[in-house]
Amino acid sequence: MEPIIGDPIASFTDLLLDTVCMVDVSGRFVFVSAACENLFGFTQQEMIGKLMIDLVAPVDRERTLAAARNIMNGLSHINFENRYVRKDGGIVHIMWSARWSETHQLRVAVARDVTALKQAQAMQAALYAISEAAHASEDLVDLFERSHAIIGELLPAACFGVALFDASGQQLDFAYLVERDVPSNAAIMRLLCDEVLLRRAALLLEPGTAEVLSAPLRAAANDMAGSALAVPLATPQGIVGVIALRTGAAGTHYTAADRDLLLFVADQLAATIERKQLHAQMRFMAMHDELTRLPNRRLFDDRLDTALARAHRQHEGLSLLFIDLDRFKHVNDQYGHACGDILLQQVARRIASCLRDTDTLARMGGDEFVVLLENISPPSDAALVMEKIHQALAAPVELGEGRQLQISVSVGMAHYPEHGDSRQQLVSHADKAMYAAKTIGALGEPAA
Ligand SMILES: Nc1nc2c(ncn2[C@@H]2O[C@H](COP(=O)(O)OP(=O)(O)OP(=O)(O)O)[C@@H](O)[C@H]2O)c(=O)[nH]1
Repeated sequence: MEPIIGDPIASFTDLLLDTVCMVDVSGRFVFVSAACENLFGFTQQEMIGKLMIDLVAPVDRERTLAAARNIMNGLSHINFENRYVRKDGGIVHIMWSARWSETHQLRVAVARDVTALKQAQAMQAALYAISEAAHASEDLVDLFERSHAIIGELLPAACFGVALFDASGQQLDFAYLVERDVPSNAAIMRLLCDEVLLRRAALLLEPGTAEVLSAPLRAAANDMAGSALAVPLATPQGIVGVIALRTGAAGTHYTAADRDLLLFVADQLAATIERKQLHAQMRFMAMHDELTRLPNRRLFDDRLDTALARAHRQHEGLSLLFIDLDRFKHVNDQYGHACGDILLQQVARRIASCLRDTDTLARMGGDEFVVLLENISPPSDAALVMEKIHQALAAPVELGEGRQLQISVSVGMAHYPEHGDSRQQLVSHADKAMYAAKTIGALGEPAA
């Protein structure tokens, strides 16, 4: 066989920024120029004799083999793109120009690293896709599902989790966690998120990493197949959560470039999360009472209208209980408004403890509460609930600093269909019944 490439030419090819590769009919590298080390991470000596296809990223193998067959059939191929797995496990995007040398029975190809270009394109596409997802998604879980699909196109994401602060704002909880083809290991993901929160910076984790880690995270990292990557979801107002990813398979690893890409996507996502959370909070505030966090009059009206329509359709009964604290003004006057607030919160909690999940307790304003009991046989069952509420409120209420207060409430009931079939009729009936009960109570008889 003729020499593949003469010595002077070989030394020139070593000056090229692109990599020259030659592959024989069996698919093995027989020559690579010096630039291969930058591109693949392997030295020339390490690459010679390796099967080309073994270095190609698994997802691109089939079309790479098809392109190789075309070249061997005499079709020269320019601008073919595929991905290789580097020696360090990172992915490199390569653009090829190749043809078949009949004389040497070799595929001769020039490879150019287009990873940076691909990354810029991917960032652009991801930015667009995430902003589309932000508009299209109904809620945060939907947004995270779409984000998983978008990020999964850019990086290995067999395991993908988004942890957000819980209601107390003190700790992270997974709002979304999907583990595909990896042994379930939510513990690593959780440790990873906590570590990122502590550092307030991204973390790239591999078995045997040199990072200084907590003992449980180090142990988890050493048992882990593949690598993991987690970045904070940061907004100008602070961190709202953490995104964590795992490759799943041994041999595939994230790189610093992957980390930068995820940080970029995380910025877009964090801004969207913040906007959605603010929106949800505003929606909640529009429908709930700030002090007790119970539904307000607006939400109650809506629930009652829906319940009435359902009761009418299904020939069921429903009841309303109007509850008003007795002499509440006196509590404010004597103990102060802050104590009055505590009392209202405690009353709300105690009434709620007497109800089923399907019932609605709302604060209508001031010291007035209302309960909607659905699917009930009025009036006897409603009277039982009313009795339960009286009992729940019978024990003195703790107002702090050792102050205890004995309270009472006046309750008025209205039943559908007996007292009307519209919201207005039922509310008016219950309100009047409550005032009647209060008058009796004020005259010294038991209220209600
Ligand atoms: N602490 C506190 N007080 C409130 C709040 N909303 C309304 N109030 C007060 O609740 C009191 C309601 O007074 P009234 O409607 O006369 O009720 P009451 O003193 O219980 O009188 P009766 O119902 O006749 O027994 C007023 O003093 C309001 O200022 C609140 O959110 N917190």
